[in-house]
Amino acid sequence: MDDCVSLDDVAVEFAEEIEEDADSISGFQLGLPLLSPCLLHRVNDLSLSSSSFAGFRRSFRLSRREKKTNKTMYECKKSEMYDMADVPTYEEVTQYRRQSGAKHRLVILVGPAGVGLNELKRKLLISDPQHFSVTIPHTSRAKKNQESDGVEYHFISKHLFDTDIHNNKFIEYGEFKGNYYGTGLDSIRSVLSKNKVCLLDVQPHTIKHLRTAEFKPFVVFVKPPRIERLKETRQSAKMISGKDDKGTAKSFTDEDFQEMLNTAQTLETQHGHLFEKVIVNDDLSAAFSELRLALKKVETETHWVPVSWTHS
Ligand SMILES: Nc1ncnc2c1ncn2[C@@H]1O[C@H](COP(=O)(O)OP(=O)(O)OP(=O)(O)O)[C@@H](O)[C@H]1O
Repeated sequence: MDDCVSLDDVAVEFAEEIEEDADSISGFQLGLPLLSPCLLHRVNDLSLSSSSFAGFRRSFRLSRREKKTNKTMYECKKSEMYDMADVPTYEEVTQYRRQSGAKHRLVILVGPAGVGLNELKRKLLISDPQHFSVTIPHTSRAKKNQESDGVEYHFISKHLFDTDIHNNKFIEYGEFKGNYYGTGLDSIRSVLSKNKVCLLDVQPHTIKHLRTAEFKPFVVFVKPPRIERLKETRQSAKMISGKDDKGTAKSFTDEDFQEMLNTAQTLETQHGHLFEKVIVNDDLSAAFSELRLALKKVETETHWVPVSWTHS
């Protein structure tokens, strides 16, 4: 149930942004551990129906507002799948090189809250907006005056949202104050079909559903440095999820750093077999350069992927 607790935490944060944020947008990432050059690769072999999972989207937080309030009414959807243990097995891998003009691999970024996923994503988008992009989430809430359909969100009716959930069209979704928010598989497809690299951040449980020949996810785990370096580097950093009494974004506390480190350890233990690249976000520029280089290599060099991804 630890995972569910974690989901709730992020869900509350997400919900806070959703409700108040007129300019929230999506983002994401992908990945699978740069497969080691052995023929058999350890993977999570649980093939769960996507209909059995639900969540909410971290990706919604790409642009975030300055203000936040504490709301606890958000209910993250839970399902039995979160309680099922991962069963790492082996899978056959083969060498793969993306052909010129072929769709890019989906890039999935995962990491503990506050580690810097959005910062890295933002830097990628700014560095090359023609090359990198993020998904546009769906919502069943009413469109606000200043919003446009297909820009901030895809606005759809609750009935259609329900139908789409039923038809497994969302990789993650959640409900807040009677409105749904979610990221559709088609939103990923839309980015990839424009020959752009789609950056997605999802809960680690979702990765297994995206490990298909179609998406060929490249999963990057962003890890915090040791606590001394967190304290040094995050002196002026602000927690997106926290606000003080005056509504100002909170600075990180030692407890926040410790929680980040604990979560990182848990994520690595439970999902490390799915991470293709691990980046320690110590110095931000260095982490960004490392990420950029890794993505460049995935686009241009031969590497290992599950053989099943090359059959279709
Ligand atoms: N390497 C770094 N050095 C200094 N500050 C950093 C670094 N990486 C991120 N930050 C800062 O830490 C704060 C949290 O980063 P960010 O919002 O990107 O984290 P996140 O992983 O998206 O977290 P959350 O899940 O809470 O949204 C921001 O103020 C960001 O500018």
